[in-house]
Amino acid sequence: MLESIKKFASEFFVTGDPLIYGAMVSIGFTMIALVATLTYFKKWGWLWREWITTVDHKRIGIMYVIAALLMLFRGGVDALLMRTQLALPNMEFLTPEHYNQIFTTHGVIMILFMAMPLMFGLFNLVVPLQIGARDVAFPFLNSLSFWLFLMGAMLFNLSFVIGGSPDAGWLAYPPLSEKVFSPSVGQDFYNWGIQISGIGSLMTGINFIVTILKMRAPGMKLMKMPMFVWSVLASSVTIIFAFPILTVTLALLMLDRTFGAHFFTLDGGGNPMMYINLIWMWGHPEVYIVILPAFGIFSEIVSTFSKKKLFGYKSMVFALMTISITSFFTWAHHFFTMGTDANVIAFFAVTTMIIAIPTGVKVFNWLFTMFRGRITFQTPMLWTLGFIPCFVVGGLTGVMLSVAPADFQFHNSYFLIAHFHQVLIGGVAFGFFAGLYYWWPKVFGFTLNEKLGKWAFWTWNIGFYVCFMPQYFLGLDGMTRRTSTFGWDKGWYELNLTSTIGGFMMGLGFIFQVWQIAHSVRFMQKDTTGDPWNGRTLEWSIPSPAPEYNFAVIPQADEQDAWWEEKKRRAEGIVTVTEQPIEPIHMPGKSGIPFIKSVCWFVTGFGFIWGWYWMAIPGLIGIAACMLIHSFTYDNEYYIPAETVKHTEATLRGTM
Ligand code: HEA
Ligand code: HEM
Ligand SMILES: [Cu+2]
Repeated sequence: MLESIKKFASEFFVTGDPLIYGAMVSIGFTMIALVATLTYFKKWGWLWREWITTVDHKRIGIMYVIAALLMLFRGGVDALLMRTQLALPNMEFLTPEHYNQIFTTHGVIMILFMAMPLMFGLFNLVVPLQIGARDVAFPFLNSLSFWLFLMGAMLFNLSFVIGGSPDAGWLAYPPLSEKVFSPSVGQDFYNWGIQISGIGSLMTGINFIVTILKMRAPGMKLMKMPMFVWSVLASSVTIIFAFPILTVTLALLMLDRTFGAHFFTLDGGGNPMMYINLIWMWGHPEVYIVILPAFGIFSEIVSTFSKKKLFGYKSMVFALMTISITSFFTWAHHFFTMGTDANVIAFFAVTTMIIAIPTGVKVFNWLFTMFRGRITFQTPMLWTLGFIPCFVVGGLTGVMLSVAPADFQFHNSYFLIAHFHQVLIGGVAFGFFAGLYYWWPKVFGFTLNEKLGKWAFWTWNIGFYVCFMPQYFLGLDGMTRRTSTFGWDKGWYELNLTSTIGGFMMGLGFIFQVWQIAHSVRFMQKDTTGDPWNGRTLEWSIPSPAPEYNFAVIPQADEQDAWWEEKKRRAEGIVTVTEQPIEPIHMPGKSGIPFIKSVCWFVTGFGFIWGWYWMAIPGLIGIAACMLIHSFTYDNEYYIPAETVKHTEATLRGTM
């Protein structure tokens, strides 16, 4: 124990890196400022009651979005540090060791702690409202998922200030990630941070599958669901099959590192290729997990802003589900070059190419939806229009990568880097931004400034092409990924400098977005209609922001685009819905257990990372105690009286 405390002290206090000292000091000051503000304004009770113990899907959604945007900032700073290092040949801005840490944390943070929570935030904010439900199927579990995600993300980020960041790449291939080659605790922070948040993700997948299958408003058959709900279902199904693989893989790596097992070492009967297969059996579906909901968002937006029904509804559903299933049969395209049998390579090349077909179907459906539509170009639609060409090029270069013989040239080059940023930024990031812009008024009750939004869109969009298009040519010219610097003799300097300029333009785009939010909060334009975009689905039928109970009376949803059809009928003076009496509403109660249990997981993880069993074991006991206490909690629920509901409705609808 003394040894591990000495190790801790030496790694904590003697890092020698001014950047890390700087970060420590600024984190310290931020924490002090936060505690002081909460104490001064007497907000601790409010924080606990309204946010930490909440099980309301809307609040959980907001917390996910805030966490994701903070992580986007950190991942973005990482990206710009790397691009600065690569701006000119022979730069000494970052050491090679530091560069390794940064691409590792950037990759992990962007995919697992930015894209995933932004996606879960949108699931939470939108799905119950779109299907006419009052919450998700398991609100307690939902809160637990969020806190596990947050504690996992905090644990991962903590490595930056204590013990050093992981540096074995975002997927931590052994043998590099084994104890012998990565002796520092950074890799253990990686294992535990991702493990804890991954369990949260799995539970979110389960929660949304049950919510969608069981909690839809009467009349809403599966084939009448909004397309975003279908995409959430497709993504959640992918999650429940993919995430257990991640859990097992990381657990095995943890056993290797912590207890000297030999699952992935060549000595002692293990095999690193086993890890490569397992991690991609999760890793490949993972990229589709994050893109599928983006497809759903684009479908909603295209149809709303073209004022037309979505073209090819059935083929869209079919395409989403096909992609979800097929994504489990393509994983080996990530290691065509690692000595796989020719027949295996041929199989995986073909399965990969097949995915282009359902994806193409979707692209054409969006185009046909816009065809002859009365399109308006507000910000959500702009991001959607920016996405289409970007994603098509990124997808097509993916098909080039799937041509196995050619991949021997492209693999691990900047061509690959350009491919995946094009689909991840042009597809996932643009998609979630579009969703955030689209549903913002519903969530917060005010609209975002359009002008600043347009500035943000154009700087991001142009910045994207300036940053990533040159990388295809750098890749073809032999520049490999994970290179921390290069010489003048290579002739890569113009393209790299251009790319760095583009990276900073995207940074500017992010600043515009923050400015846009700040500006819109200051000069608040309240959304009094509840339906600012002339929407088509049920979430637009209720006031903005949605009341605690969502729907005073559960709606009837017999058609696709139920709210649109209802508006049409109302305009024609047809009354089909008989006024239902308002009844007391049954709601799930708050609980502090998800938070406390997640803190126990954090403590357990931290204990294992440093080999402190005196800390890990009480953590585990805490987790068990939380489970026990919760299983004896029988009546954590309450009713909102009908009078209160009537009063809230009247206030929100401005009839009082
Ligand atoms: C959201 C994320 C996302 C998405 C959607 C995709 C989509 C695709 N990806 Fe990509 N990919 C990544 C994220 C993503 N990828 C990441 C992160 C890596 C690298 C990880 C790492 O190594 O660190 C990677 C790596 C990667 C490789 C490994 C290369 C290597 O390591 O050497 C391959 C190889 O086949 C590949 C292929 C594809 C294909 C075929 C698609 C297809 O789904 C694309 C389908 C879309 C289209 C084709 C466009 C629209 C279609 C039409 C307009 C119809 C007409 C077209 C045809 C019929 C061809 N990807
Ligand atoms: C803001 C714009 C961004 C810029 C400028 C940027 C830049 C970079 C750079 C320079 C690298 C390292 C390349 C290398 O040396 O191999 C990298 C890697 C990576 N990026 Fe980004 N990035 C951006 C956004 C994103 C986003 C939004 C995501 C995901 C949603 C993402 C996911 C990744 C991944 C997975 C890696 C690979 C990490 C690894 O090799 O282990 N990036 N990025
Ligand atoms: Cu893949």
